Amino acid sequence: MSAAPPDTREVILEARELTREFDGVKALDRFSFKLHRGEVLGLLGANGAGKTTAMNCLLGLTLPTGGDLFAFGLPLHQHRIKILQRSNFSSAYTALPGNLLVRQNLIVFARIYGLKEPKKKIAELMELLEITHLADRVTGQLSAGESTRVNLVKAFLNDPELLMLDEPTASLDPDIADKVRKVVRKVQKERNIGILYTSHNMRDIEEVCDRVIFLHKGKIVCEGTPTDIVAQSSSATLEDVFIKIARDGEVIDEPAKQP
Ligand SMILES: Nc1ncnc2c1ncn2[C@@H]1O[C@H](COP(=O)(O)OP(=O)(O)OP(=O)(O)O)[C@@H](O)[C@H]1O
Repeated sequence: MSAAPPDTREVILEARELTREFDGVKALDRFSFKLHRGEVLGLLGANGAGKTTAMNCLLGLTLPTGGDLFAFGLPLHQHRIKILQRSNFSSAYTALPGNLLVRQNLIVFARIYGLKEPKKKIAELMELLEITHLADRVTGQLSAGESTRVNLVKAFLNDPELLMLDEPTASLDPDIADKVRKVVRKVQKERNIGILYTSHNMRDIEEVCDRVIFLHKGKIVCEGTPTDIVAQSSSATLEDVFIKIARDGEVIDEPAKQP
């Protein structure tokens, strides 16, 4: 099979040999990748593979012990504010202030982002994610699925060029998860956003991601389009590939030994 041609789109996020050690254990071990403008890149791996550590390093919440990070061609740590203005983040596991109403929370973020017409933008995005009816609810009283969608509205508010989505469908029912995947894809294509996307749901990944990286013990063990990865493995589905990597740390079966 011939190798895929190099991707000539602008690189908007890059890790070079990113390493993060915790008490002598490497959660990330010389992890390198590039995310291009207009691309959705899935970051996959079993529990403990290093995905959250990678996201936290990219968000500046964890300092790497080695390697370099760049966004829009700029070193991340020296240009944090400039980069954050062009980026956003949503996680199923981070909560907005619970005592505020949903609309108050979103107005606060809209002001932080300096939006010119915050109410209009918030109304548009709430409609897109079908949560207009939640505007006057207390944020801390929302269900997990409702707050995930409020978080997504927050993440789209500043029209980010770079978006990090950590398990955006984790607590959603299948109907809402399907709608959220479609909205993410629609907004991503319309605005040509680059998205780094984590999920344990392979249906999500196959529908949303153009390319995926599998991490195992902080190292890349496999990368490519979901279709190519399955085709090049001995597994029938991406879920089978995931299980094989989680259990064996590799994708390809050893060829049977000749007698
Ligand atoms: N603050 C910390 N202190 C010590 N070890 C940590 C810390 N954070 C992460 N680790 C370890 O680093 C490794 C990678 O963890 P990480 O949370 O990045 O995995 P993950 O791929 O996000 O897993 P999950 O799918 O369960 O969220 C694990 O072995 C974890 O125990």
